[in-house]
Amino acid sequence: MRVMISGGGTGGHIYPALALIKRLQERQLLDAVMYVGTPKGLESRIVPAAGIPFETIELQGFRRRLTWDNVHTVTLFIQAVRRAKQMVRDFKPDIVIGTGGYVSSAIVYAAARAHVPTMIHEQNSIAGVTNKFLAHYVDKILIAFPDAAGQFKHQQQKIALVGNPRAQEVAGLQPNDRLSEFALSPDRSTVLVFGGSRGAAPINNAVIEAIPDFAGQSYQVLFVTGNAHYEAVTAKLAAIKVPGNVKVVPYIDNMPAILPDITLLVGRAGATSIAEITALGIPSILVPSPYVTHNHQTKNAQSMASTGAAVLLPESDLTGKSLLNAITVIMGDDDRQKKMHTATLALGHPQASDDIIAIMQDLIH
Ligand SMILES: CC(=O)N[C@H]1[C@@H](OP(=O)(O)OP(=O)(O)OC[C@H]2O[C@@H](n3ccc(=O)[nH]c3=O)[C@H](O)[C@@H]2O)O[C@H](CO)[C@@H](O)[C@@H]1O
Repeated sequence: MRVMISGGGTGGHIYPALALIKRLQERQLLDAVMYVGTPKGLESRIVPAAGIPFETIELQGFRRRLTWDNVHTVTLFIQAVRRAKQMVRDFKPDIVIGTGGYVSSAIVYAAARAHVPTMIHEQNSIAGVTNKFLAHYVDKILIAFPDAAGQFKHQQQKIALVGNPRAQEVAGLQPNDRLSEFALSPDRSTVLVFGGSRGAAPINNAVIEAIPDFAGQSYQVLFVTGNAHYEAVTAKLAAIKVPGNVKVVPYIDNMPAILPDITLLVGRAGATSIAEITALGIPSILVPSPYVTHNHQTKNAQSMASTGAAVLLPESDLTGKSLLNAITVIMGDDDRQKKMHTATLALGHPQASDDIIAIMQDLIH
């Protein structure tokens, strides 16, 4: 099939799209693909690096408040839809899929208006603005959390609960020795810390504070700062002796390669990260971002914490000390790790991509 796909702004919208493409390729169902993003979004770096054909459209997001900038946004949107219509006419997709972020709005809207089958994937339990808008026009709304259904009140007949394609990409991956690429030991238990795809200063600051106390611990720490924060973090670390069991990096390009080797993950509670954690059963300490729409990460983290799958550490309680304490408690308790592993796995959707592909085939035929 010929697939046009669009999602961007943050990794949480991009990686599910790439994971779905990968599964279509594995199953030899993909004749051609075009990924549509903005020239400046994270997708403009990640998608071409993954070897996927990438085209751009200029767009910007709506502000939730009424501002003059929204007038400019509307003008850009109208121009973008015009370009998107031409892209659809030229590429002749069998189906167009949006995975969230304002970038997906123009192409999915244009395709729906041209009567090309369309669907959107909503990774969160609280839907983004773009998906709420597109829900009126698409044929199918794919969701990853059951409570997301309530966000699309007038489109219940379009909804299918499928999980997140990134879950299928990582499900069943076995531990390997890839940690040695980061000068870490494959034989030691490992804590991975990252604040979503863009990094998070509050998490970084807590880790910096805790770093001297990681010395002498039986575990090792892989600390991912986020590209934009790397310089600031290394500047602060210049004054601290970083112990040998701590490795600091800006970003990890191939996260699925190392996730099976992780004993404990410390991070935000973005939906795609959660899909990965639950597909592999990785115990986690989640510090949900309080700065996202309707506090949806707290909701994500609460649903994990309520079954014992994860520990929720609110950002308001986050310090070097509280972080170290939470890590030490779990890393020192094998039994707790096993219980968290089982509870986490129970929340996974390891067939997400195949379920989506079945819906795509249905829509096309
Ligand atoms: C601040 C913000 O708006 N966050 C949203 C964004 O999060 P964000 O983009 O941070 O998304 P997630 O936490 O859901 O996913 C992050 C993705 O980036 C990958 N990764 C991360 C770090 C790294 O070094 N390498 C790497 O590959 C992770 O493995 C994962 O696949 O989209 C999510 C999914 O819609 C939402 O739930 C989040 O609330």
